[in-house]
Amino acid sequence: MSNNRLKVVFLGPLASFSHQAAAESFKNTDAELIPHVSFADAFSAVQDQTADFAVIPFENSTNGSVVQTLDLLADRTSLYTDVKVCGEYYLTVHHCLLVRKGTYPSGWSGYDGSITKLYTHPQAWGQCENVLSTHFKGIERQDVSSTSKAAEIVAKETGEKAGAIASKFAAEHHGLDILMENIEDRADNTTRFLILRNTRVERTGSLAFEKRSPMDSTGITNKTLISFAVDHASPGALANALLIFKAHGLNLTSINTRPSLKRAWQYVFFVECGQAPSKENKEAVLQVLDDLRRATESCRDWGTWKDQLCVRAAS
Ligand SMILES: O=C(O)C(=O)C[C@]1(C(=O)O)C=C[C@@H](O)C=C1
Repeated sequence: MSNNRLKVVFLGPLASFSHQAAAESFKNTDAELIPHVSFADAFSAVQDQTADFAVIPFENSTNGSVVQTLDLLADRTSLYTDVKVCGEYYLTVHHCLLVRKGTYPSGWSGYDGSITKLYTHPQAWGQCENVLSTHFKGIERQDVSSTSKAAEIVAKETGEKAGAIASKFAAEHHGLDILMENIEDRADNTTRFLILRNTRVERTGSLAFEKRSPMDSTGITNKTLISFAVDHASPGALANALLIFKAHGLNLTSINTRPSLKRAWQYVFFVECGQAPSKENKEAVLQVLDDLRRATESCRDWGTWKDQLCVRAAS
């Protein structure tokens, strides 16, 4: 990498929620924030070492898992073998309905029902279902690569009256009017982002935005993400794999699945587990991985990082 600034990639264009999460999580570092057109491109940039870190949405408190991210983590063709999770960031997500400047001069009170098409990232629809089903029933919904891309498209749209679901920042960035604000179903709508690094790049080993390593304890919980596949024909194979976490004192905090794409109705499982680090359980993750290797068809350690929910609760 040419200059010394940390390179942090995220789903662009500028003013996406991923941009906000990247800017906030690296705010105390001299980092260059670089937009990419897809999550896959951001993963590749970390794998190819053209970036130090990627900030990628993993799940939303209202709408659940980001399946595009799970599919990349399934890594079925081993494209991202050097990529690991090293941190997380919780971003409160407030959505707005954006329209071209001057379309409705008196705002929502003067809205005449003339929008014919809405654009946003697939994750955002499910976070704004109440407003959409009340006021925009039957209106065409167009998935685009990000909320800021939606804003960019609407800013350029000349033919029809279109709306974008995106952030206030996207409105400012693209010079759009905010027709409705805070249209998310729940005021506590939050997206959890994972921070990815390349394990071969030494300078990403200790995160610039974290003062303590995951093994420094005092009031901290560590989280670990592990993916694995089991023999579906063997009764109890999944139950046995999950019991391994219990046996080593690791608390399961989330389970996700994606199709294995090897055979229909077979899955890759993603398990997150947590523990308060201590001398006694220092080796717990390694022991779990050791046992899982014997009990599963394949398994992968995606890394251990500091649980930011408990950091937030403690501060
Ligand atoms: O489209 C964006 O702005 C993104 O950064 C992606 C994304 C996501 O995939 O979850 C991020 C946060 C919100 O939950 C909605 C969309």
